[in-house]
Amino acid sequence: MTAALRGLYAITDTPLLAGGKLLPYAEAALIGGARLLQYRDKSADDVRRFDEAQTLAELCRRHGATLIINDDLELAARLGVGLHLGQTDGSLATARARLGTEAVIGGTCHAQLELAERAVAEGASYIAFGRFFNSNTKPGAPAATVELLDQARARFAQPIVAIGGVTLGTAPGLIARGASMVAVIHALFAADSATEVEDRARAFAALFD
Ligand SMILES: Cc1ncc(COP(=O)(O)OP(=O)(O)O)c(N)n1
Ligand SMILES: Cc1nc(C(=O)O)sc1CCOP(=O)(O)O
Ligand SMILES: [Mg+2]
Repeated sequence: MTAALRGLYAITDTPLLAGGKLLPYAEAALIGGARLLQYRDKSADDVRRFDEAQTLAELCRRHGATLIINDDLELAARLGVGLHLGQTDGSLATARARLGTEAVIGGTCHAQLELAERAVAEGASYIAFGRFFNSNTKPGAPAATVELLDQARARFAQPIVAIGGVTLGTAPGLIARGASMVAVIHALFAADSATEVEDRARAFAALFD
């Protein structure tokens, strides 16, 4: 069955979730209603990465959500889950051929509709634009404007992900302009407890009702 690509897209951040927070906070986001969960770990520790991703895959399965691996086609293929690739992370077409027609595969398009054209042609399931606002996690990411969403929505049938500085305050404007999903790190996971993450996830998810 194809995953429903609408709602809260939670993205983990290893430094932010250090000290044993990764699994409880990720599960709290899923309980709160996150539909997609991206495992974003920039380390080279392949053993830990596999173990964590495998556990997250099981959590996603239990909560009816979809796990997406950031950057790493091999890990996604080993686990049989989805994948997100940026402009320098490898070919979407190769990933689609390797992971099959059902896999959820997303591509970073920054603020360029041409990149989205290419991503769609190569088989992307969703196209991600950003960053829309100041981002705590990735302050140097290229900036995008909300007007881009109007153009993207008019041009593409594929679900649109908005990322970068998304908060409970900024998300409604993005959703109103056509974002099918909002991808969030800091405003979801920079929290003092798993309960707080769950409450925030529930509030993000409710924006899509
Ligand atoms: C949903 C989503 N959108 C964009 C990105 C950014 O990908 P990329 O440009 O490859 O940057 P890194 O995340 O790898 O630092 C993303 N991860 N997820
Ligand atoms: C990983 C990432 N990619 C971006 C892009 O614009 O492509 S912005 C970003 C960070 C998103 O984290 P936060 O919700 O803390 O701003
Ligand atoms: Mg990347």
